[in-house]
Amino acid sequence: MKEHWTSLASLMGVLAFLTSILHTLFPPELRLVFLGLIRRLTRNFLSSYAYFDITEIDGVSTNELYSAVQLYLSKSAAISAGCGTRLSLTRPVNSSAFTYTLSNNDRVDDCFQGKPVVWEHVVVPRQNGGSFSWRPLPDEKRGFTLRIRKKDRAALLPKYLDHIMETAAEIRRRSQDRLLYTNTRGGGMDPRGHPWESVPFKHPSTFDTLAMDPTRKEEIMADLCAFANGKLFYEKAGRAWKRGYLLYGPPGTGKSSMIAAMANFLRYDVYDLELTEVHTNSELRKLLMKTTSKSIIVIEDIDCSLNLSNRNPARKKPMPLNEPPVPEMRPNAVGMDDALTKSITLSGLLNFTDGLWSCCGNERIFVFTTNHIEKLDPALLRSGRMDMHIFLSYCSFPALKILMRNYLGIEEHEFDNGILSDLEEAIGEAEITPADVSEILIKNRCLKKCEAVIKSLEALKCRANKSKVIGNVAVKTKGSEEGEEEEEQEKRALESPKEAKGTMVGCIGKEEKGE
Ligand SMILES: Nc1ncnc2c1ncn2[C@@H]1O[C@H](COP(=O)(O)OP(=O)(O)OP(=O)(O)O)[C@@H](O)[C@H]1O
Ligand SMILES: [Mg+2]
Repeated sequence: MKEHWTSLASLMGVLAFLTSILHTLFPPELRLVFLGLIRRLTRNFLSSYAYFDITEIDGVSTNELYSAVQLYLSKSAAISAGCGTRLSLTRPVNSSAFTYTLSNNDRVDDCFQGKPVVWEHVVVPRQNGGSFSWRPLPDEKRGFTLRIRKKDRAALLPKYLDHIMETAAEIRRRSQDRLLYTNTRGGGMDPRGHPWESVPFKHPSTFDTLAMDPTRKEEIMADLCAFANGKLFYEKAGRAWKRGYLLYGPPGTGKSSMIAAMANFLRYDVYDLELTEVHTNSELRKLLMKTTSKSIIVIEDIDCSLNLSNRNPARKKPMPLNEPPVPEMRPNAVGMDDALTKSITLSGLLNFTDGLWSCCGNERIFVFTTNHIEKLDPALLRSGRMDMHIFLSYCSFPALKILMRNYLGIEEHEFDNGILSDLEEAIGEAEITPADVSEILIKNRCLKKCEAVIKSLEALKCRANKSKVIGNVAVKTKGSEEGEEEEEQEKRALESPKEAKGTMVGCIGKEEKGE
């Protein structure tokens, strides 16, 4: 031990001697260069660590990796565990969340795939003079230094940096307000070349508040989760990473509310595509090309937006089997429809949801809604086009219980058994949409709970009686037409079994079709 101390003391002595020589022989500028050289030499050859500097400004442009590291470290386990590190608090523009960042010249440990790393936030005053820049530079030079063990270098890089970039992008997305985009100026662009206008998306609908059959709800949520986490699956399967949902049912059954719930669940932006504002397929293409990933592209009332039965006039001509198809006759050929009709067509739209252009942009969900599924072109309904068909219909009993919880704050166990069965009977007979039920409940929300339930039950019974009367009148007036109508219904049921499924809120996914 004594020997150890003696050798350390002699080493210190040598160092002190060298430093005094440095001080006497070299001017201060040269001394700094010399010391820097020594530091570098010891780092490069003697140390078992490798160091990487990530500066805030790379030449004249901002270094994306710097801000990614800053965000990543803000959520790193070490920081959130509050291990005594000093933190700076910031709130980025367009964000309602606060983020923590490592304070100047502080350091934090991290670990990736079991390998330890150390991050240091280095801030030094910027030396003026010398270099010239077109734009004003900050007074301080900021950067992160990453220290990893030399032996871990191959395993960590670039995987660790990719992980940081991905995590930072996710944090940024989660902390920023999501946006609702609309294309109100048709194919026109704003001064920055964007065809979309945006407002913050603040719709309060969630899957928790959505009134529908709980099992169906679970199915849809599971499907959305599988989609959002399915990057590898889609890559392996060679499919574009997108999914289509067709929501159909009478007005006021919650189609728009479900879209909002989906967006809130996945934290995606929403693009509300107003097809009537789009004049040509190329305009549509430009709009869709300018959508970002992690978004839901919505076309509401698709049966009213497009002449869907008239997909492509050229298709109506019977085509001789032995002749090769001429370009105009291929409904999905990109740009062909423009040449033909100079207007927007279903083919143009399907090129994006399904065709070659569907892979331009990742992780996108298409949602189409309609009140009249029977008016849609079979091309839109054929399997594989819209991955899931979701039927939203009159308010069912489970949906009523959800609405009562939302509006009156009454949980299921608080109901009297007798009242529960009365409510079940009344809602079954009333054939009333969730929107109408909501109206009844809103009116009674200020009453005492039991009073509110009784008043709502009365209103539902009243609606049930009205429905019965209307039903009887309809039966009488239809009279002789009944046979024909029944035949028609049977036909429709055969063509579109989903529609015939009845009054419960339901969905028909691929699984149900046995695919
Ligand atoms: N399933 C539901 N769950 C909860 N609230 C609902 C539901 N359906 C309707 N509502 C209520 O009714 C209102 C109208 O619903 P929504 O706009 O979602 O219906 P829609 O099916 O999109 O109608 P439309 O076909 O006319 O566009 C909503 O603001 C919501 O308050
Ligand atoms: Mg709607």
